[in-house]
Amino acid sequence: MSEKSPGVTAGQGIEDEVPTEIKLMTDKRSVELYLKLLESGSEKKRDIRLVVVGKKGAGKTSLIKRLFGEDNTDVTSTNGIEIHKIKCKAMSDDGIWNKLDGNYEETETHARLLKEYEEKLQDKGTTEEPVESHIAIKDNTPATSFDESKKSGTVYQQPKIMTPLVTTESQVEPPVTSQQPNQSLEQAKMDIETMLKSSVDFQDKEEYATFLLWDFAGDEEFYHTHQTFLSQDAMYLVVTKLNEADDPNAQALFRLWIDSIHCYSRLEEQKIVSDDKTTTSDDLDPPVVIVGTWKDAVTLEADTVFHVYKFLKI
Ligand SMILES: Nc1nc2c(ncn2[C@@H]2O[C@H](COP(=O)(O)OP(=O)(O)OP(=O)(O)O)[C@@H](O)[C@H]2O)c(=O)[nH]1
Ligand SMILES: [Mg+2]
Repeated sequence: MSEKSPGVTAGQGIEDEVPTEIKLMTDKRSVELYLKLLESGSEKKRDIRLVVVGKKGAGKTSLIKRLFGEDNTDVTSTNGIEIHKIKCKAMSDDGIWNKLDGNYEETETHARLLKEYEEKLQDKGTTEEPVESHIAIKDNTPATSFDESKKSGTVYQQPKIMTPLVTTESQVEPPVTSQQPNQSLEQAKMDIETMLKSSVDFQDKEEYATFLLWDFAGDEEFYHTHQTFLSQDAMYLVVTKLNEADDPNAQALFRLWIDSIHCYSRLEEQKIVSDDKTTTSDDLDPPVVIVGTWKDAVTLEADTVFHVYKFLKI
């Protein structure tokens, strides 16, 4: 994006730190707010997202279950998007990401909340004065919009399609009013004490990462909303039924997904980079892996199937 967003007074260097998603927001204050928030600190997030798309019944959920080593004999059609979140240890010698067991969520949340007081805590081993403005305790919003106590969850479902995606604890908890300052302070103290008793690890562990797998519903009525969730910061599996390789409707849907991924998720800046010959138009950005399912039901010659997809992909 070459145009400078209105309302930004910071120099070019600072503006470079603003993600394109924020720059593209139409309201005038987003960039300004983002830069202000940056001043209050930042944290590294290591997420990798794999998005699985394809027509209804293509076998997306069955494939995911198979990849997870789960039983896939009784799979029901997906409603909305189902997200699986898996904490991994990514930096092993063999390059394999290993799933972490145990309750890492709580200690991770505590570390994030107490990060601001890290120096004090390390100097004194304890905090002397709980900070009154510890409202952040109320806002331990999970990175994703489902209940993180579960390993996976449905983000949005058909009947709730207009429901805001992100729910925060502050939305479900009764608001803290000015009539109860002592109560909220007491609660904050208790929360901090609980956190301090737990083992808080401030080390920024490069080797840990979160693997997010998004299982999209194949129902065509979801397609217009699915587009909203496509981003260039993901990898994609496009699942397609090999036994329908010669079906024009299946071909159209397959092509729609390939086009959507590259059209909606490619942001302005990437296009400029492409024009600059830094990348070529042949680069797959974001990366897409095509997975053929229903091989057991294929009646066409293998060569024919191969040529159909080779043609469709281009
Ligand atoms: N014969 C055969 N059946 C399959 C294969 N893959 C999936 N199925 C079956 O196809 C049906 C649909 O599979 P799902 O995994 O639910 O498909 P999906 O793409 O997730 O479907 P939606 O969530 O509705 O978009 C299930 O009954 C699966 O058992 C395959 O490779 N061969
Ligand atoms: Mg499914």
